[in-house]
Amino acid sequence: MGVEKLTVELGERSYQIVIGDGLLHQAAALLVEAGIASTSKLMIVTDENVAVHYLEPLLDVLRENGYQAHSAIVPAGEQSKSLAVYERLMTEAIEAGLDRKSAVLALGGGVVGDLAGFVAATYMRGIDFVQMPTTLLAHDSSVGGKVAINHPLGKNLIGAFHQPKVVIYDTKALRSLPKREVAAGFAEVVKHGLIADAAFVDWLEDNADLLWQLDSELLGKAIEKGCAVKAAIVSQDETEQGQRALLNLGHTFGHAFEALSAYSTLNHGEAISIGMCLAAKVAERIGFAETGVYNRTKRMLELFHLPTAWPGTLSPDAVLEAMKRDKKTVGGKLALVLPRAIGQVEVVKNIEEELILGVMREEVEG
Ligand SMILES: NC(=O)c1ccc[n+]([C@@H]2O[C@H](COP(=O)([O-])OP(=O)(O)OC[C@H]3O[C@@H](n4cnc5c(N)ncnc54)[C@H](O)[C@@H]3O)[C@@H](O)[C@H]2O)c1
Ligand SMILES: O=C(O)C(=O)C[C@@H](O)[C@H](O)[C@H](O)COP(=O)(O)O
Ligand SMILES: [Zn+2]
Repeated sequence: MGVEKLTVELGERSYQIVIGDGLLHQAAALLVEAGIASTSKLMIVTDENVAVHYLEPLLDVLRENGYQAHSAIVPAGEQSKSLAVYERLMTEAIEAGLDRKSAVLALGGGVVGDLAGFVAATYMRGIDFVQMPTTLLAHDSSVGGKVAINHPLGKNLIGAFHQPKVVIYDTKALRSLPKREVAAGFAEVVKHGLIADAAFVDWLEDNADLLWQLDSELLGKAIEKGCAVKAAIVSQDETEQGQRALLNLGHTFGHAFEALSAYSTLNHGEAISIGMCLAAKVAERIGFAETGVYNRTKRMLELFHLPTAWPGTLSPDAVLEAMKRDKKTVGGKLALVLPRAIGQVEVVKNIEEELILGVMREEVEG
């Protein structure tokens, strides 16, 4: 695969998503193109797993091109999206002498991207930010400017909209990704099909085996398509006044699972995989979706080795309470993104809580 470029159209804040194998070595040139000159002091935020593979090669490229960079390494995992880690990064930014012309580079998966992006959004009221995704899931998280940390009571409850200046996606990094994280990434790839493109879902199904083996040509196509679906929606509705909420398919359930398990048992992709199945089940139960949508959704996710069954010990009542803290809830009324058909979803309000509870209780009983 060559280098592919997509644009997120947002007027003067438009930016490119550059996707290619081995792109890390072009990072300095891509920063210059995005308006981040070597006079800007950088803070690279990464996690301990990603640092082992990619931090030194990135530092070498940056140094060779005259950039000065401070590296901040956080523990791997969702628990780093916390106020404590955020505060530590702020302290590092101040001590490293970052100023208003500085930029934060997020080198990692969605955890690093969301966390580093929130640091960039709030440091000195906002400085430049670059996404360098290293997971498959981050084809979603690196695009669109939602940046956030978690609260023990709810996922991404402390955050901002802060768009990156450029997304530099070196797909070579995916070769060191553990298979569990590959699966998690496919949850968001499948989601992009389920919300916007039935033909893409067919294509994913036909090519699942090769995609799972990370065939670079096919994986590149899946990433481009996922990014294109997301970029189109974000360009229309940057701050989620309407249709951006469609990107939340499965997330009201999924985020509740993540928060109730203290961000430690299920990863995000696994949680939303189960959530997308529940959304399909609710949609069929209220007669919103045609029969068969649930079975197809479940089959697609299982093809990519994702969980689809109720997460162990969680109580449906506790899940429902946690779901009400979702950002789409207004005036205490839940809003769920539900499929009408494969490739077509809508936001649905006023679903009886008892019905949602009933579906969840059936799942617990298996
Ligand atoms: N902002 C958004 O629009 C958006 C969209 C989707 C998800 N998210 C957020 O993204 C987060 C999940 O992101 P994620 O799944 O990338 O998780 P992650 O960042 O925790 O990465 C998953 C694991 O893979 C490791 N890793 C990352 N890249 C690697 C590589 N190339 N080689 C080896 N190991 C590597 C990490 O250290 C970590 O252990 C969640 O917090 C979710 O809420 C945000
Ligand atoms: O970008 C969006 O909009 C999304 O909903 C993408 C989701 O995959 C992502 O998990 C996002 O962080 C969820 O946002 P939230 O507003 O529900 O926290
Ligand atoms: Zn998500």
